[in-house]
Amino acid sequence: MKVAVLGAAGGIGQALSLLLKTQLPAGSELALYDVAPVVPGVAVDLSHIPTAVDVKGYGADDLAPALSGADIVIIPAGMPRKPGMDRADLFNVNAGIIKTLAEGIVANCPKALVGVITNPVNGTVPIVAEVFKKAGTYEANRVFGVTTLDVIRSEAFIAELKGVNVADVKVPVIGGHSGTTILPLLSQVEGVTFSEEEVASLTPRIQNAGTEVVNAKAGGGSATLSMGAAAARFTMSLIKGLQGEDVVDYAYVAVENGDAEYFAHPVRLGANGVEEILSYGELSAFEQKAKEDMLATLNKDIQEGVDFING
Ligand SMILES: NC(=O)c1ccc[n+]([C@@H]2O[C@H](COP(=O)([O-])OP(=O)(O)OC[C@H]3O[C@@H](n4cnc5c(N)ncnc54)[C@H](O)[C@@H]3O)[C@@H](O)[C@H]2O)c1
Ligand SMILES: O=C(O)C[C@H](O)C(=O)O
Repeated sequence: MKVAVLGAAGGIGQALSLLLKTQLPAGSELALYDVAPVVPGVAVDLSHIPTAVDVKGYGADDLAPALSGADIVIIPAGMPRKPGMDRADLFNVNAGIIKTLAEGIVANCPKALVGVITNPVNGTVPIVAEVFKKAGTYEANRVFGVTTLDVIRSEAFIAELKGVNVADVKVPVIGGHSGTTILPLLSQVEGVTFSEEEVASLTPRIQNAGTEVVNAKAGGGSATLSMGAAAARFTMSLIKGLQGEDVVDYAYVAVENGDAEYFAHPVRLGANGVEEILSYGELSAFEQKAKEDMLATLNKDIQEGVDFING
């Protein structure tokens, strides 16, 4: 198994790479690519951890060897937010980075499963898909926007609020990954109930959790450690799927005849990525309205990504 992390020297990239070094199956190869000159050092540092995962660092000019033969590519490359910015404000800088990296995937590992972390996820995932379509290598089941951070935050906040064991909390989160497009389905959380007031305050807390971190870091970036943990969890789900295990996780994926062209759903993972897009089930009246209200924003974000390649 070869996993490539693009943007591996960054805040998320380093946290994710550390977790993958300790969690990937024995015999795996971990390829760390970044344009920052520190990346070979990150690889040397990680290589001193005694696990049977071979780590190699690749600098700016070595995208091709970093990607060659990769089964999974995870992309946290690009600029994070500062206080006062929306994720959409990152589009102009990050869209070009994602396009270049997607072209590298086309050329070097067109069958890889690709997980996009770079914001704005609502628009960067369509960019990857459109680059693949243009090259004739697109398979919708292989491209994912990583929304796991919304899921793990929901688990943490609910466990804290309700005083229950966080290991028992499972929370479906659908939609996209920004503001009101993040929709936790609190009505479906088993073992706990929420008052109307709790739903009305917990839903925006989850939706604005990224901003909570951005403001707390006061100009020093956005979530990196929790995102590293989220990305490692999602990568391990992809790996289990590739290894033939039956695994269901949440991700922002292309959906035919869905709410939008891309929408976070529960998905059954397997040897080819998405094996089945599962229904998110019945929504409460609150969730149904929140879903309808988010669609204009989500569709605009998606179109911006599509137009960046085709416009
Ligand atoms: N999906 C999510 O839930 C989620 C959560 C947190 C952050 N993010 C996003 O992830 C991205 C990275 O965040 P971060 O905190 O790690 O930022 P960071 O600045 O710490 O790291 C980004 C890294 O990307 C590298 N990079 C830039 N251009 C590159 C290129 N062309 N090829 C390879 N590497 C390149 C930089 O050198 C840097 O090392 C941001 O866009 C952020 O908004 C997404
Ligand atoms: O909020 C951000 O800009 C980063 C990330 O998308 C998050 O949810 O923490």
